[in-house]
Amino acid sequence: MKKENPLFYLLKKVDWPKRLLFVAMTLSILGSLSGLLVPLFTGKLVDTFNTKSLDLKMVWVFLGIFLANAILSGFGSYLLSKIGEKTIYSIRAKLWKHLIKLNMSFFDKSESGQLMSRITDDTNVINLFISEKAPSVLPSLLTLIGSIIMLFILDWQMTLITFIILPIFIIIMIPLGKQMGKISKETQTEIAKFSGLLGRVLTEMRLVKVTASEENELDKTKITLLDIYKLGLREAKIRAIISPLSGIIMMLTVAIILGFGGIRVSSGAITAGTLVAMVFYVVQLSGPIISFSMFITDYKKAVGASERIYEIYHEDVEPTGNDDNKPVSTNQDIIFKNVSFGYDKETIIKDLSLSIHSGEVTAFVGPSGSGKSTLFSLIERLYPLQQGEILYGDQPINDISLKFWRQKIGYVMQSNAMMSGTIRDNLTYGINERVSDETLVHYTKMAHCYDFIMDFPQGFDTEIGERGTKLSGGQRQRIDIARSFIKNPDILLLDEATANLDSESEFYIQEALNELMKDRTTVVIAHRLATIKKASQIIFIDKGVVTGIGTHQELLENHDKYRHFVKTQSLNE
Ligand SMILES: Nc1ncnc2c1ncn2[C@@H]1O[C@H](COP(=O)(O)OP(=O)(O)OP(=O)(O)O)[C@@H](O)[C@H]1O
Repeated sequence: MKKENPLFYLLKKVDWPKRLLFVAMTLSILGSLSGLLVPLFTGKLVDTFNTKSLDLKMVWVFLGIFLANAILSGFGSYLLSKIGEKTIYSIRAKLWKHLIKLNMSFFDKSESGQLMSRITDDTNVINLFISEKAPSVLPSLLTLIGSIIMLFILDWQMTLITFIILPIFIIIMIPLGKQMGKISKETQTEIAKFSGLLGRVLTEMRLVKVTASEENELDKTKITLLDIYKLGLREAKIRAIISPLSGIIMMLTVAIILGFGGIRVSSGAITAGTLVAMVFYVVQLSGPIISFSMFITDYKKAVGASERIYEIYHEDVEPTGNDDNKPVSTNQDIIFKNVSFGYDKETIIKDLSLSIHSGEVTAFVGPSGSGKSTLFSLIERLYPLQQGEILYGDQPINDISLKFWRQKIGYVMQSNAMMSGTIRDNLTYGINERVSDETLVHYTKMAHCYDFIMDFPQGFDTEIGERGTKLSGGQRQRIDIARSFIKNPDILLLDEATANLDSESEFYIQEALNELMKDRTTVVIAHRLATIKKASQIIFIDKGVVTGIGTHQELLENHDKYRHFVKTQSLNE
């Protein structure tokens, strides 16, 4: 099967402003046609000069055509560029809309820096083609064909001689153009790689610093930067051939036309005005010829850049379910029925069945890597199951609108994910209604973060830096808890922090969490004995399999691994 052209695929996705396109095309065509008259009238003007009887009317017509050409071409090219800009806007917006809805597994395998490069650098290359190069195709083509026709009409013998040189130019340009296309594609890949490296380092700057890895990272980027530099040089070399070559060809053509033209004027075969008009046409031709010879390159560049965006478009988006589909009733148990799942080939969760009871606390415990966080991701529907199903009561969760389902769940993560912005932005992140200051005060007090927030001069409007770097771990955690209070979810997923906080912070966080868990279906990946003891059921997970379910006491009595786990993990009280 023939591979689909990725650039056309993207262009097909755009809603074209048909009327604007029609007007722009018409203006451009008229602009080009009036442009074709300019040399002709210049020639006529020269001839009338010669006869020393300057016809004023001719001068006015000439000026009129000149002006009309400038206005029509100007408007036409502006409108065509406007369409180009609209197109690229639409491509960017649609790409971002698609990207943000892709499956989590796509983001697991992609580097964020590389993705950013796709949205910015690659679309820039397409932008250049669509809003600058492509709009000039039609007027250039008309000028090209029109000028050649006019030249033939004026003096076909001389035109033939003049154009002998043209095929040579084209034969040289084609391989150069191909080479340029290849280099540009490689450059885009290297730039994406470079952005990937930058993204990786900039987001984990602390790790880079504390492991003193600056030099290593510099070495890695140096190689990529050098590659980009070398590719840039190769491109410059080709440009260095193309541009003087075009100049020489141009000069040669004009020289030929003037040489032969002089002879023909003196022999009386053509008038001086005709010669002037012909020189004019040849000069007018050079622009379109050069832009056509580069067009293939620009087109190839744009196709190359579209290829990677095309790949993103063919990644699966998250199945969102029916938007209106809400759970039939609330306060239901969450039931795993023979669930199997793996991120790739390896199965992580194996034929697992369990029930999380409504309104109670269920604790997941088990060795590191046994699949506890994975179960959270499955409840959040971040990954599709390979087998089995998860039910909410008797309704498969996949049947519920994804948006509604996720709104129902509060997830307090160990990493306490924060967005750069203010404390207020973070407290209300993901909450669609307006949250009043009274609500913020109420819940931040419940999460024991009100006091430290008020210690900042800007209070709720304090900027917290990228990913909350200006806050301490304990502070971030309490803001995360306050966010869950405000969200007021039916189901709470809580990944207890393993980090040791000072006992005061610890105490406040525990208090806040106890309050948050009250009367909610809570699933907790427990690292504290106190939490475990409070749970109405503890589920012991080992290598993706449930090996024990019961209360702390029951498991202590009849589950060896659990007993061993409690003893060796030296769980915090
Ligand atoms: N996004 C991912 N892509 C591929 N494999 C993953 C991904 N996340 C986790 N895994 C793998 O799945 C397995 C289970 O990981 P998971 O994070 O669920 O364990 P856990 O019980 O929560 O561990 P811990 O207590 O250490 O946090 C591990 O072997 C891990 O390597």
